[in-house]
Amino acid sequence: MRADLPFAPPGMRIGLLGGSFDPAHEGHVHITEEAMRRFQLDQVWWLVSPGNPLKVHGPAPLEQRIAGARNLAKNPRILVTDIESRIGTRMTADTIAGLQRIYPRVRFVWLMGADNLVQFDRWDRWSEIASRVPIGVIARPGWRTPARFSRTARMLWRSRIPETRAGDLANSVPPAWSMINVPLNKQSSSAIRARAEGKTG
Ligand SMILES: Nc1ncnc2c1ncn2[C@@H]1O[C@H](COP(=O)(O)OP(=O)(O)OP(=O)(O)O)[C@@H](O)[C@H]1O
Ligand SMILES: O=C(O)c1ccc[n+]([C@@H]2O[C@H](COP(=O)([O-])O)[C@@H](O)[C@H]2O)c1
Repeated sequence: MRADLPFAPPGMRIGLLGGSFDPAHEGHVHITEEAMRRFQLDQVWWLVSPGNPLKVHGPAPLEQRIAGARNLAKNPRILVTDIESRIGTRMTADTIAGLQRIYPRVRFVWLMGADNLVQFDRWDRWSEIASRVPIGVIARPGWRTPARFSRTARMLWRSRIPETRAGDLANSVPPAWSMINVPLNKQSSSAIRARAEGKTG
């Protein structure tokens, strides 16, 4: 086990929230805490990504985004990590495969907001991702209905775990996914960036 990677004991249920976190905000904390409770996770790792493969414009420097995320994530069960840049992966399918190799006995769950479920079928090897890990989707303002009727939801409808059984997700054999309704939080990094640009521009 590499000394520069986080420790995780066998059997632990760990949610992975990948994102640019450019910057991190209260919405991230909120969905993380809801996901931990509803999906019965022991920890959530914020995977601060080197850059979303689908986005044209690069984010702020990784160190700056990590520092901002650590400043906000005070819950000891949230771990902020640049593990993708450490293990040299950019595509989520590679990240998950890499983590499963390094931590063969950890139960990982991929977490994402409902907006990401809508574009999930455009991700690289998305069906491999769905066959590797259970997926927990968290409601986001304006995205609940599009997510429910998304192509991904249709393709994976047989594997859906009802919200009432969301606590079983981490122990389910993939493909398995569940979408939870939570008190909605309107924060978004793009809105924060737009406000900051408005002030300086
Ligand atoms: N307010 C929120 N409600 C629900 N999910 C959220 C919210 N904010 C972020 N997420 C989810 O957290 C993950 C990481 O988000 P990301 O770092 O891209 O922030 P963002 O606010 O979505 O950024 P941007 O506005 O630039 O798209 C994504 O899966 C995203 O869907
Ligand atoms: O692997 C892909 O093809 C892929 C395409 C789009 C987004 N992702 C991942 O989705 C997460 C959210 O991305 P973002 O930029 O919306 O914060 C982050 O971990 C990205 O690496 C992954």
